[in-house]
Amino acid sequence: MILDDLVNATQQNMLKRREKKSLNSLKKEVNNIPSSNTFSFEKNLNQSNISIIAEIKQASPSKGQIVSPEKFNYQQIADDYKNAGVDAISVLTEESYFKGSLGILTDVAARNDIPTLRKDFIIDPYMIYEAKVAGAQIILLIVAILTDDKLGEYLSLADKLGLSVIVEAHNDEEIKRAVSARARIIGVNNRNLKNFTVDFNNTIRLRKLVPADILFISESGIKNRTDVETLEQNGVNGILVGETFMRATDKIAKINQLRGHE
Ligand SMILES: O=P(O)(O)OC[C@@H](O)[C@@H](O)c1c[nH]c2ccccc12
Repeated sequence: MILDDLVNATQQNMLKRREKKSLNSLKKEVNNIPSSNTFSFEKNLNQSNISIIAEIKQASPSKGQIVSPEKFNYQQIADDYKNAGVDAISVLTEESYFKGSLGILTDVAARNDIPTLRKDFIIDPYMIYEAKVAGAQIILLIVAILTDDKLGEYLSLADKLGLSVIVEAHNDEEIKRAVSARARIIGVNNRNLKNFTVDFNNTIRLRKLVPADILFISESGIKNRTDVETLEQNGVNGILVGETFMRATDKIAKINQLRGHE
């Protein structure tokens, strides 16, 4: 199964980085970061307009190369997202399947005051400290790849570091686990990671299982204004959009179109 391959690759890549920089030296770097702007993303998500998280992603296991490496000018893409006024920028940092890197996240976070999300398969506290050092304000924790103990432990660590967490769930059982772990933000991936099909109905059904005071994000496969209207009508606070924006030549126009401001 693809998720196992992703977790294995993530583990190997992390071990290589940890040989170059120990957990202790990462922790020292974290201590030197001035605290500012923490949790501003959560406050925005709570407002009446649907929030947009725009993703920077050049490749994925389901789509292969989405934009050619020559066209992957991530600083320009980040500027477009900023000019369109998105609420957060998600940056893929997984190296083997998504061709991302922590370097991209670091550059984007340094250039922007918009909150950035480290989009990766977090399986170790080391990766949470890395996210903080890179300048992220948000991390993703995927319920399917974590035990309850680890989910709880990583949520507390993120809180301690001033990082918001989107807890990703796919089915009823994972929603229950996310709620018991006291997630403040739950994200449902519309894409089934086993067969890559996209299904908004699953998201809409799962929304009803999440208490109203937990913020809810719908992730993946969002293409047009009709999709966004469907999600808005079903109590979604924010959407996470990657491929549609990455393929759009005029990203600002595309973002406004999804908002219904044409
Ligand atoms: O490009 P899309 O279909 O708009 O999807 C974006 C985002 O939801 C997707 O990249 C994603 C959702 N959850 C993930 C977990 C890991 C890696 C990637 C993802």
